Amino acid sequence: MDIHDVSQESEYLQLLQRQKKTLQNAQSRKGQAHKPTKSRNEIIMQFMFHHMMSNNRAVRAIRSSFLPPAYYPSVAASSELKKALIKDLTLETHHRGSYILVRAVTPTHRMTAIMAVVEDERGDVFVLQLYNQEKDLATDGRLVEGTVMLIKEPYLKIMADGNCGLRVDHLSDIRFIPEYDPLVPSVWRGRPEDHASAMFWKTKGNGLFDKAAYYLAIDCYSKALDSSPTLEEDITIRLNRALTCLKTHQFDAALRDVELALANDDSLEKALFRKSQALYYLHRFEESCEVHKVLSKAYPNNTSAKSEFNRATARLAEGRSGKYPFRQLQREATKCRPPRLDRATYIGPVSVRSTESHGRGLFTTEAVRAGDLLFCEKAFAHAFHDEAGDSSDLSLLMNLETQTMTMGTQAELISLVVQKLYKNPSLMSTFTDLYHGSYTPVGISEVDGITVVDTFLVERIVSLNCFGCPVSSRASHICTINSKAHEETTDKQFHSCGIWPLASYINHSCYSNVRRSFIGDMMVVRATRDLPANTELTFCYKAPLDHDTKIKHLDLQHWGFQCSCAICQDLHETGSSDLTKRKRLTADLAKAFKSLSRTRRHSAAVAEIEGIIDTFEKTYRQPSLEVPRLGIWNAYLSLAAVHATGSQPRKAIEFAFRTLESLGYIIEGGRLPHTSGMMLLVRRWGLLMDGLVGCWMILCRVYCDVAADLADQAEDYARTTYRMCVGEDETFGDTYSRFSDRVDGLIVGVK
Ligand SMILES: C[S@@+](CC[C@H](N)C(=O)[O-])C[C@H]1O[C@@H](n2cnc3c(N)ncnc32)[C@H](O)[C@@H]1O
Repeated sequence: MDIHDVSQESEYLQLLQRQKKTLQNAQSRKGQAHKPTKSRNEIIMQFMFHHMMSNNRAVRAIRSSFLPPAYYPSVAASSELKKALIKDLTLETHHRGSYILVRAVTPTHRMTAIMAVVEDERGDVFVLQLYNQEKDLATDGRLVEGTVMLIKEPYLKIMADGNCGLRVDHLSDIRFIPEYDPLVPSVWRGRPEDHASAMFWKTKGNGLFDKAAYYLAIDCYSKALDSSPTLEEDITIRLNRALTCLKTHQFDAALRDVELALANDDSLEKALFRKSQALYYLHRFEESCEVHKVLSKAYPNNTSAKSEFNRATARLAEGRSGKYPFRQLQREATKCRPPRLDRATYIGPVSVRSTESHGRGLFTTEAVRAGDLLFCEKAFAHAFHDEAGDSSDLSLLMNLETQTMTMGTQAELISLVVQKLYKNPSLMSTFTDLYHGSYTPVGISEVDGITVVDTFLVERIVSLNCFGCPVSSRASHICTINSKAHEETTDKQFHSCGIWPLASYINHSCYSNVRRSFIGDMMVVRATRDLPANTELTFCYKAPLDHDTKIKHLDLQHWGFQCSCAICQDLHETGSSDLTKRKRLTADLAKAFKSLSRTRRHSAAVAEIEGIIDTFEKTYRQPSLEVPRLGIWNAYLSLAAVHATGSQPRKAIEFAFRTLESLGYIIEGGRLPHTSGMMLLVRRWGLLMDGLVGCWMILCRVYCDVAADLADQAEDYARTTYRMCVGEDETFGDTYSRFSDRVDGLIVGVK
């Protein structure tokens, strides 16, 4: 949704075809023995050369990431697997039932994957490609020359450059083996420290912690715990490991350690503090506050705990009330890079239920008014691309099985989700319960005490549920309004993207009844109409079509359904001669508006536009109340602006009303002549467009001159419409003013 889909763009289609061919060629060699064409030294030299060249390249090309055909992670326990050597591996094969032990013989090189040349005990070498790993893996000491790795059920692949390599997509398929582990073959083993004491390992762990080599420190603390510590030592080591787990975002593991420490002494200050933090980062704010209560009672002078307590209390309050300091959120979204806000999710009057025909959906649990907040959700994961920066963090993600190609940060989003779940299995179901089409999950979540995350399941879920997003919908709204007024579409493509689980339950309709907007990584969902209780919520996955002579269905193939909303049904039933006519009239309107801005014969040009609109109207068979007229609403809006500028209040009001009515609104009161005391009332809300804020502001300004008592009401409607589009209205006054030099009220130069 709103991501940059390039699946139909010819240059990328060519690339996709080439890649398909490479894959077919590779697969035709499936099962063949690998006959090395290069010596060990040549492979290493070639790798080092690429490494050096790509580091030196000043301008980096956009990276591409090709997903191989989906395969399951290994679900076998290591003890069930047989050891193999590189020479035993065959091409394009997942060696089920085997594992190999390898050792890095080069530094790492990070492209889409983290790569290094590895050798086995015989000295045979291959390039190893590790996908979905944290970027830090290459820099924090975990993978350096000499690191030993165990690869479960290895996958030998012919890579894009024709060379062979070991590809690992699932995090649990590879283990980094500390040098002291008995698995490490004696020829690779360093100084034996097998019989060192718990305190030796703890001190070693502390040294690594100080160097920010957190994962290596965790290995040492684990080794310390296995080295018969005293009870007192055990507690200290667990507390140290918990702190290190917090640093690496392994909150579940941190909780486990502090719980064990607290089992011995339930008033340990550090244990309580770390517990409150782990719970905070797992967004379990209520439990975090409960721990803080105990902590503050026992240790009233702990100032860090006090400020953390305040933070957790603020999260709990906003999560319960939906009251956020929105202006501050906007400021944070503008300043923080990446724009990830430290905020809680608020879930208002909505719940997930089964629908009759399209799986689960999100419903209102009580009646709500247009503009009401339904929920405000913190992203489960968010991958950011700064449009103002360079494009080094963009990548082309190609899925040859689903034939989809996207440009942006989806590949990064997949890695972020995989890592988050791998580290925090307690969050697994929140994500894996989301819609995943026909993909059958592997069904096993843990092997050898290690979490199993199926990368290809994550990819499917991301591809069906991720949302493209701007840094803030306010900035994107201003941008839309500043672009040519009569060219607004709702089709937006963003390079940043994220997963918002609750929002993922909302099904599609072009004639939507809610709007999603973004403030950093918070998604705000508000009703765009008055909705009774038990109404299914819908928003657009893709912008509705209004006229096209060839396509009669909005392309939702990716999601496997066709939209059956009133707009799509009407489009389907509209004859092609009317569609052709609409296309021509749209071009005529664009031309006529252009000449209006240049001509002195103003009224003749306006009359011509009105004539075109009249003809356009006749191509619609259904009343606008039932089917919004997407082809003409913005032409009406432009005419309202023209008449407001030309001091023709009656006409300006008339065309503003027609704008709203063409989108399905029913408005009462407000037309001229105005009788004092008559209210302006939206009896029924229609389809929301960003331009409608300006429409209400035009009315507000015109009423100031001819029906002053209606001006405030029109401005209130502008504010509500702004709130729906932008997510909040605290910044309305910074963005729109009835005293603006622009007739639609947008403040000139606002950013
Ligand atoms: C993001 S999920 C929405 C939640 C989903 N219905 C569920 O059960 O989890 C997208 C999937 O919902 C279904 N869907 C969404 N909107 C639909 C619609 N208007 N008509 C039919 N199916 C729809 C499609 O299967 C689509 O691939």
